[in-house]
Amino acid sequence: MPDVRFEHIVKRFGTLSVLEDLNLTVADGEFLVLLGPSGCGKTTLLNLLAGLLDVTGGRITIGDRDVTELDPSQRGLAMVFQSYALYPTKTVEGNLRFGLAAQKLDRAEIDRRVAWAAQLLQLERMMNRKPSQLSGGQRQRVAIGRALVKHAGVLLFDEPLSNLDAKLRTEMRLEIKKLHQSLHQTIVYVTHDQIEAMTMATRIAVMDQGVIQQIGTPDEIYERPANLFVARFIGSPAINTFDATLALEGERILARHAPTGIAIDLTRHAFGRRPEQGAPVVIGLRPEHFAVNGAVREDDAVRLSLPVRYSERTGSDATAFLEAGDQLVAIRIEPSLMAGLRIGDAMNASFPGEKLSVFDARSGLRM
Ligand SMILES: Nc1ncnc2c1ncn2[C@@H]1O[C@H](COP(=O)(O)OP(=O)(O)OP(=O)(O)O)[C@@H](O)[C@H]1O
Repeated sequence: MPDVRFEHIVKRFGTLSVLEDLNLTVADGEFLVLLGPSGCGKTTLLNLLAGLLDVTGGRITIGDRDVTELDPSQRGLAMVFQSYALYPTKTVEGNLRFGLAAQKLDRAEIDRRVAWAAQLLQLERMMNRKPSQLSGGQRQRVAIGRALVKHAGVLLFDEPLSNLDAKLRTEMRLEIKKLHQSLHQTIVYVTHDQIEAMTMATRIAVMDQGVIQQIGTPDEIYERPANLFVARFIGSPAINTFDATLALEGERILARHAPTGIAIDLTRHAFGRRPEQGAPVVIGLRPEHFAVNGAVREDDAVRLSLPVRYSERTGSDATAFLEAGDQLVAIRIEPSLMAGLRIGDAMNASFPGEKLSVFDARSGLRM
């Protein structure tokens, strides 16, 4: 399978600049998810690759071919759209076969590919139905099948699951992931849904305002966010962030949170460059890395005792929200602890130093 390279890509719509000097390589066989909020430019980037939009500047290559000026049909790609884009008057089989006739394949080869996709996506029992006689998930499977039968080097997905209900989305996530694991196709997948990105991607490129903020494995993005935007965009409940000030006291480095007086011990934190006295920082603490009550560890970097404001349970998870000055701290707890929580009572919690993130408050960058 070929790799995909975007080199110094610029895209403007009239005076609106959407992408300026964007560089990105999608490795051979990789499942790369472009993740970001609405309007950040991810669909624009995908459409540039597909050839549905022209670049204003820069170059796109697929394998060793420069495809920047090629028609979509010549690029060796297949695309699955959010809207499915099936032909309403054709049957499932007709939809699967349609693009292949144009590729001038012989009949036996078309039969073989259609049968393969139908089996892979469990469409065999509905080959004679029209799209209007299918559920949303079945339609999406036909759309994926139609892309797969092309045997394209690179598969593109543009928010393919956003029209499905929650249960079906979960099922389709798994199916697409299994498909990638068995076919090893190079996939570029656009979504604003962090769960889709975290569960399917081999690497995620997080975008904001036309700029790739970080690119890495789901674990890297989650555990070591490169900046505050990425830290806050990924994770639910969201990461807790504390504004604090660095205090260098002899060998010790502390971050003080003024509203509560909490002192966070950063002495063992691996700073990229020497921390300065009085520097404003933001400390990031993910809700699930706290230990509470009897499990609190004395040598953790953060120890706090704060009143419970409220708690909520979402199925297998429970979250307690503690009051820290004018903000709340979300802490994931065992659901069995919910029963013993009383509003206003103090909860003891601690947080290990190796799990916390420190950001420069001025630049937002990880320190
Ligand atoms: N054809 C167009 N003409 C003018 N502006 C456009 C055009 N297409 C997109 N834009 C603008 O470019 C920016 C990026 O749009 P894009 O569709 O790439 O975002 P996105 O990250 O995919 O968002 P969404 O998830 O909402 O689709 C937006 O500000 C959008 O309004």
